[in-house]
Amino acid sequence: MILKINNLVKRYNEVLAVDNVNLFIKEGEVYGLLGPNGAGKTTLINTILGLTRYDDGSIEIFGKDLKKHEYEIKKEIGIVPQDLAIYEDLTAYENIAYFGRLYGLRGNLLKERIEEALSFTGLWDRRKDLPKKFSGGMKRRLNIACAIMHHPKLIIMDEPTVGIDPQSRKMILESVLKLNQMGSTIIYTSHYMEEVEAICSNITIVDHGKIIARGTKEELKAMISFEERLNIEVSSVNYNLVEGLKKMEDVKECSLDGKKLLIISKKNANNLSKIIDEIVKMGVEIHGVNIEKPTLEGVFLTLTGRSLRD
Ligand SMILES: Nc1ncnc2c1ncn2[C@@H]1O[C@H](COP(=O)(O)OP(=O)(O)OP(=O)(O)O)[C@@H](O)[C@H]1O
Repeated sequence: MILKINNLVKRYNEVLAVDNVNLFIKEGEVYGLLGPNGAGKTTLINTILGLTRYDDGSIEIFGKDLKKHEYEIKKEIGIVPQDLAIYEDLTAYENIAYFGRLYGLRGNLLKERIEEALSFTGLWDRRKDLPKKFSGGMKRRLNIACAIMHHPKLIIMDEPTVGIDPQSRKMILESVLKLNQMGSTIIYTSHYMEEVEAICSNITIVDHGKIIARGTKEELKAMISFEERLNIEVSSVNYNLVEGLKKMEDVKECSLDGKKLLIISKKNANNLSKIIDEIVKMGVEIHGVNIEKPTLEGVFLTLTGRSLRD
């Protein structure tokens, strides 16, 4: 285990920001912490980094107690904070160099690692520029370059794609997977379920400081009972078609929206081909079929009754 958190509690006066959290993360994972704004993700991360004191529980990182071995542990962690941690009056190169020196790198190794981090984040051509000339996405990438240049064993990224352009977002997500392939374990927090779904092997969903679900994305989705929903666009519709479909085995509901049929079947009905046969039999052409799949957003909605982005 690279991280073991037992019964962690953190209060801010009357706000219970971390409520008895247990979290175990294995080496080699891209681990997702998913939850809406205010769920407690940043507080949890700040306690892992020793930046916020906690009230109860224990944290072990790399098999060592955080309180007893804070300095050694922190040397092996790279943090990409939610609020940018870069200096506006230093160039991109100098920013990375500054962090490298903090991690004890000097001479040729320092130079090598700065160049590597600049290339890795696609900032080599902008190395002599000040971050104030950068877009939000480039600043985020520089933030990442500063966090990874010492080859940390564990990289923690706190909402690294908030408010940036799609191209930088894509680059950041790809770089997370590359860093993982190069040997780092990653903890990735986000309130964007699509991102967590795309890159994380295991996911914990947090809400109001509590863990409400955890597992692989498949396990999480299997938790929600999800009916099969089909949207079928047809050439024409008539009363007999809708009534005929309603009478089919396993079909719970059939309704019409213009020339679109919405058909809800029981879980695991697997009756797509039968439905299509029935429509064709009625002499109606099919122009499109869309099958709605369960999502992590749906899992959150089912568990809490709220949307992730409320
Ligand atoms: N320094 C603080 N003092 C008082 N309350 C705080 C402090 N920091 C966070 N909180 C509260 O603790 C709870 C958890 O906040 P936290 O920032 O950890 O959530 P989050 O999931 O990271 O959300 P976001 O993505 O918006 O940062 C919230 O209710 C927040 O208002």
